[in-house]
Amino acid sequence: MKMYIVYDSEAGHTEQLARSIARGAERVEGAEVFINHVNKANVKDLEDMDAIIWGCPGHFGTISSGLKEWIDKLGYLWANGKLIDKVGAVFCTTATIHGGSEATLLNLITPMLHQGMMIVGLPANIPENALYGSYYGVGVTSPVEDTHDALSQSLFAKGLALGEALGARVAKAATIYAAGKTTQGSN
Ligand SMILES: Cc1cc2nc3c(=O)[nH]c(=O)nc-3n(C[C@H](O)[C@H](O)[C@H](O)COP(=O)(O)O)c2cc1C
Repeated sequence: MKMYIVYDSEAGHTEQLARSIARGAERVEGAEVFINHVNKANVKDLEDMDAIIWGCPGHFGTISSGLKEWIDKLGYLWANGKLIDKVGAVFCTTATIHGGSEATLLNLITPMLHQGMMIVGLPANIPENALYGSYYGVGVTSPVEDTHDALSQSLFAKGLALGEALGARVAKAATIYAAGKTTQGSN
Protein backbone atom coordinates (compact mmCIF):
# COMPACT_ATOMS: atom_id res chain seq x y z
CA MET A 1 0.00 0.00 0.00
CA LYS A 2 1.52 3.28 -1.14
CA MET A 3 0.47 6.58 0.42
CA TYR A 4 1.37 10.13 -0.57
CA ILE A 5 1.03 12.94 1.99
CA VAL A 6 1.21 16.47 0.55
CA TYR A 7 1.20 19.54 2.79
CA ASP A 8 1.52 23.29 2.57
CA SER A 9 3.10 24.97 5.60
CA GLU A 10 4.85 28.28 6.28
CA ALA A 11 5.57 28.19 10.01
CA GLY A 12 5.75 24.39 10.40
CA HIS A 13 2.54 23.55 12.30
CA THR A 14 0.87 21.87 9.35
CA GLU A 15 4.12 20.07 8.59
CA GLN A 16 4.13 18.65 12.15
CA LEU A 17 0.57 17.43 11.64
CA ALA A 18 1.51 15.91 8.27
CA ARG A 19 4.41 14.06 9.91
CA SER A 20 2.12 12.69 12.64
CA ILE A 21 -0.13 11.28 9.90
CA ALA A 22 2.92 9.64 8.29
CA ARG A 23 3.93 8.11 11.66
CA GLY A 24 0.49 6.58 12.11
CA ALA A 25 0.42 5.22 8.57
CA GLU A 26 3.90 3.71 8.85
CA ARG A 27 2.71 1.57 11.77
CA VAL A 28 0.46 -0.35 9.41
CA GLU A 29 2.19 -3.41 7.99
CA GLY A 30 3.22 -3.04 4.36
CA ALA A 31 2.66 0.71 4.25
CA GLU A 32 5.07 2.72 2.09
CA VAL A 33 4.63 6.39 2.92
CA PHE A 34 5.87 9.34 0.84
CA ILE A 35 5.61 12.84 2.29
CA ASN A 36 6.44 16.17 0.65
CA HIS A 37 5.91 19.89 0.97
CA VAL A 38 3.67 21.05 -1.85
CA ASN A 39 6.59 22.93 -3.44
CA LYS A 40 8.42 19.63 -3.90
CA ALA A 41 5.49 17.28 -4.57
CA ASN A 42 5.10 16.04 -8.15
CA VAL A 43 1.50 15.46 -9.25
CA LYS A 44 2.70 12.69 -11.58
CA ASP A 45 3.56 10.55 -8.53
CA LEU A 46 -0.11 10.37 -7.46
CA GLU A 47 -1.09 7.89 -10.17
CA ASP A 48 0.94 5.12 -8.49
CA MET A 49 -0.54 5.67 -5.03
CA ASP A 50 -3.28 3.75 -3.24
CA ALA A 51 -3.97 6.60 -0.80
CA ILE A 52 -3.53 10.37 -0.96
CA ILE A 53 -3.77 12.71 2.03
CA TRP A 54 -3.40 16.46 1.59
CA GLY A 55 -3.59 19.38 3.97
CA CYS A 56 -2.72 23.03 4.57
CA PRO A 57 -3.06 25.96 6.94
CA GLY A 58 -6.64 27.25 6.84
CA HIS A 59 -6.69 30.58 5.01
CA PHE A 60 -9.99 32.36 5.68
CA GLY A 61 -11.84 29.04 5.91
CA THR A 62 -10.45 27.50 2.77
CA ILE A 63 -7.41 25.95 1.04
CA SER A 64 -4.15 27.93 1.14
CA SER A 65 -3.15 29.33 -2.25
CA GLY A 66 0.01 27.18 -2.30
CA LEU A 67 -1.91 23.92 -2.07
CA LYS A 68 -4.77 25.13 -4.29
CA GLU A 69 -2.33 26.00 -7.07
CA TRP A 70 -0.95 22.45 -6.84
CA ILE A 71 -4.43 20.86 -6.81
CA ASP A 72 -5.24 22.85 -9.93
CA LYS A 73 -2.46 20.92 -11.70
CA LEU A 74 -4.50 17.71 -11.36
CA GLY A 75 -6.55 18.34 -14.50
CA TYR A 76 -4.76 15.71 -16.60
CA LEU A 77 -5.24 13.09 -13.87
CA TRP A 78 -8.94 14.04 -13.59
CA ALA A 79 -9.48 13.93 -17.38
CA ASN A 80 -8.02 10.43 -17.53
CA GLY A 81 -9.67 9.12 -14.38
CA LYS A 82 -6.30 8.36 -12.83
CA LEU A 83 -7.32 9.10 -9.23
CA ILE A 84 -10.65 7.26 -9.28
CA ASP A 85 -10.99 4.95 -6.25
CA LYS A 86 -7.85 6.22 -4.52
CA VAL A 87 -8.48 6.48 -0.78
CA GLY A 88 -8.29 10.10 0.38
CA ALA A 89 -8.25 12.14 3.58
CA VAL A 90 -7.50 15.73 4.61
CA PHE A 91 -6.02 17.83 7.42
CA CYS A 92 -5.43 21.46 8.34
CA THR A 93 -4.24 23.77 11.07
CA THR A 94 -5.68 27.15 12.05
CA ALA A 95 -4.60 29.84 14.50
CA THR A 96 -7.84 29.77 16.53
CA ILE A 97 -10.30 27.06 17.58
CA HIS A 98 -13.19 28.53 15.62
CA GLY A 99 -10.94 29.84 12.86
CA GLY A 100 -12.59 27.83 10.08
CA SER A 101 -10.97 24.40 10.41
CA GLU A 102 -14.05 22.35 9.43
CA ALA A 103 -14.82 24.72 6.54
CA THR A 104 -11.22 24.22 5.39
CA LEU A 105 -11.49 20.42 5.71
CA LEU A 106 -14.69 20.38 3.64
CA ASN A 107 -13.05 22.57 1.00
CA LEU A 108 -10.06 20.18 0.94
CA ILE A 109 -12.37 17.18 0.45
CA THR A 110 -14.28 18.68 -2.50
CA PRO A 111 -11.56 18.29 -5.17
CA MET A 112 -10.98 14.70 -3.99
CA LEU A 113 -14.66 13.93 -4.65
CA HIS A 114 -14.38 15.49 -8.11
CA GLN A 115 -11.47 13.12 -8.78
CA GLY A 116 -13.64 10.12 -7.80
CA MET A 117 -11.66 9.42 -4.66
CA MET A 118 -13.08 7.63 -1.60
CA ILE A 119 -12.93 9.83 1.47
CA VAL A 120 -12.01 8.53 4.91
CA GLY A 121 -12.76 10.60 8.02
CA LEU A 122 -12.37 9.87 11.71
CA PRO A 123 -15.12 8.22 13.79
CA ALA A 124 -16.10 9.07 17.37
CA ASN A 125 -14.71 5.85 18.87
CA ILE A 126 -11.20 7.31 18.72
CA PRO A 127 -10.88 8.77 22.24
CA GLU A 128 -9.35 12.16 21.29
CA ASN A 129 -11.92 12.56 18.54
CA ALA A 130 -14.98 12.28 20.74
CA LEU A 131 -14.17 15.42 22.70
CA TYR A 132 -11.92 17.46 20.44
CA GLY A 133 -11.71 16.24 16.87
CA SER A 134 -13.72 16.35 13.68
CA TYR A 135 -15.41 13.71 11.55
CA TYR A 136 -14.13 15.37 8.37
CA GLY A 137 -10.40 14.73 8.87
CA VAL A 138 -7.99 16.34 11.32
CA GLY A 139 -8.26 20.09 11.94
CA VAL A 140 -5.92 21.34 14.64
CA THR A 141 -5.51 24.68 16.39
CA SER A 142 -1.84 25.70 16.33
CA PRO A 143 -0.23 26.30 19.72
CA VAL A 144 0.57 29.86 20.76
CA GLU A 145 4.32 29.37 21.22
CA ASP A 146 5.22 32.82 22.47
CA THR A 147 2.82 32.62 25.44
CA HIS A 148 3.43 28.88 26.06
CA ASP A 149 -0.32 28.63 26.59
CA ALA A 150 -0.95 25.24 28.25
CA LEU A 151 -4.40 24.74 26.74
CA SER A 152 -3.29 25.36 23.16
CA GLN A 153 -0.20 23.16 23.65
CA SER A 154 -2.35 20.29 24.94
CA LEU A 155 -4.90 20.70 22.15
CA PHE A 156 -2.09 20.56 19.59
CA ALA A 157 -0.75 17.37 21.22
CA LYS A 158 -4.24 15.85 20.96
CA GLY A 159 -4.29 16.98 17.33
CA LEU A 160 -1.05 15.13 16.59
CA ALA A 161 -2.55 11.99 18.18
CA LEU A 162 -5.53 12.40 15.86
CA GLY A 163 -3.11 12.78 12.95
CA GLU A 164 -1.56 9.41 13.82
CA ALA A 165 -5.03 7.87 14.07
CA LEU A 166 -6.02 9.26 10.64
CA GLY A 167 -2.80 8.02 9.03
CA ALA A 168 -3.33 4.52 10.43
CA ARG A 169 -7.01 4.44 9.46
CA VAL A 170 -6.34 5.51 5.87
CA ALA A 171 -3.44 3.05 5.54
CA LYS A 172 -5.63 0.18 6.78
CA ALA A 173 -8.54 1.15 4.50
CA ALA A 174 -6.28 1.45 1.45
CA THR A 175 -4.57 -1.87 2.25
CA ILE A 176 -7.91 -3.69 2.46
CA TYR A 177 -9.19 -2.01 -0.73
CA ALA A 178 -6.00 -2.79 -2.67
CA ALA A 179 -6.20 -6.47 -1.59
CA GLY A 180 -9.85 -6.60 -2.72
CA LYS A 181 -8.97 -5.17 -6.14
CA THR A 182 -6.29 -7.84 -6.57
CA THR A 183 -8.76 -10.61 -5.67
CA GLN A 184 -11.45 -9.29 -8.01
CA GLY A 185 -9.01 -8.54 -10.84
CA SER A 186 -10.21 -4.96 -11.36
CA ASN A 187 -7.95 -1.92 -11.63
C1 LIG B 1 -3.58 34.49 4.55
C2 LIG B 1 -3.83 33.80 5.86
C3 LIG B 1 -5.13 33.60 6.27
C4 LIG B 1 -5.39 32.97 7.49
N1 LIG B 1 -6.69 32.78 7.87
C5 LIG B 1 -6.95 32.21 9.07
C6 LIG B 1 -8.29 32.06 9.50
O1 LIG B 1 -9.25 32.43 8.82
N2 LIG B 1 -8.50 31.47 10.71
C7 LIG B 1 -7.47 31.06 11.51
O2 LIG B 1 -7.72 30.55 12.59
N3 LIG B 1 -6.19 31.19 11.10
C8 LIG B 1 -5.90 31.74 9.91
N4 LIG B 1 -4.61 31.89 9.50
C9 LIG B 1 -3.54 31.35 10.35
C10 LIG B 1 -3.04 30.00 9.90
O3 LIG B 1 -4.07 29.15 9.46
C11 LIG B 1 -2.36 29.29 11.08
O4 LIG B 1 -1.42 30.12 11.69
C12 LIG B 1 -1.72 27.98 10.64
O5 LIG B 1 -1.58 27.13 11.76
C13 LIG B 1 -0.33 28.18 10.02
O6 LIG B 1 0.18 26.94 9.61
P1 LIG B 1 1.73 26.70 9.34
O7 LIG B 1 2.45 26.88 10.67
O8 LIG B 1 1.83 25.31 8.85
O9 LIG B 1 2.17 27.70 8.33
C14 LIG B 1 -4.32 32.52 8.30
C15 LIG B 1 -3.00 32.72 7.86
C16 LIG B 1 -2.77 33.37 6.66
C17 LIG B 1 -1.33 33.57 6.21
